[in-house]
Amino acid sequence: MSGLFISLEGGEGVGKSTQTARLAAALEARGLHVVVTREPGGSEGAEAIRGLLMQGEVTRWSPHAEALLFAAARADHVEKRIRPALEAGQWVLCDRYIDSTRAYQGGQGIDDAAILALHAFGSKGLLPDRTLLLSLPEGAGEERALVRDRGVADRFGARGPEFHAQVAATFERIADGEAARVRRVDAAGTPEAVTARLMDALADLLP
Ligand SMILES: Nc1ncnc2c1ncn2[C@@H]1O[C@H](COP(=O)(O)OP(=O)(O)OP(=O)(O)O)[C@@H](O)[C@H]1O
Ligand SMILES: Cc1cn([C@H]2C[C@H](O)[C@@H](COP(=O)(O)O)O2)c(=O)[nH]c1=O
Repeated sequence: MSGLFISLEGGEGVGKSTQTARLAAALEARGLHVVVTREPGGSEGAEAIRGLLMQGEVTRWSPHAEALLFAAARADHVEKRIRPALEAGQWVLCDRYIDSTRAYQGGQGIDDAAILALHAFGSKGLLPDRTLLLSLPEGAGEERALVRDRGVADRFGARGPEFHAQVAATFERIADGEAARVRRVDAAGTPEAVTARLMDALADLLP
């Protein structure tokens, strides 16, 4: 593969979607070919699974069923969209990826080793070349998301503050344990300032 695979991670509302689009524009301005995608979703099959995962009651799926659905969606996304783009030499910017499963499904009691085993089976263990972990002070991202969604949360946003604090703590643990891949980026301040920090966190990978 000759392209580079970058994931953006973090809790609810920290600005991943905003920054995925802004980062793509900044990289394209440097002459790179960029594919922007997201999880769950990003391919026809994975978008269909997204509908199942995002809608309905919080208890619609057990944590185990949820982990399997995310792994299945990712397998389709990797095979149909991510690998072909990387093989064509494109940069892939993905709004959430495997670390979200480790943080969100891990936060519901699914063992990290089991999540990674599912990923090894479904997606041949493909990991990003760089993961940009966006973070804000506790509660600030959820507040932004609430305003954006006019108070109507999806199955994940609807969970309580303890759940989201645990998600944030798991992201931090992943960043501590995988410092070569994961870079922490402060998501506070203007969108322009955050994009500049993200570009700094990619500086060593840029042609
Ligand atoms: N730097 C910023 N300053 C203020 N508001 C911002 C900033 N970046 C994004 N926002 C706003 O915050 C809200 C959440 O941003 P965005 O949708 O990009 O977050 P996200 O991390 O993708 O959320 P989710 O996890 O729910 O998908 C949006 O209304 C967006 O316009
Ligand atoms: C990839 C992935 C996502 N989630 C959760 C995290 C979010 O609450 C939603 C996706 O919503 P977004 O607005 O598109 O960010 O899904 C998860 O629990 N596990 C995962 O692997």
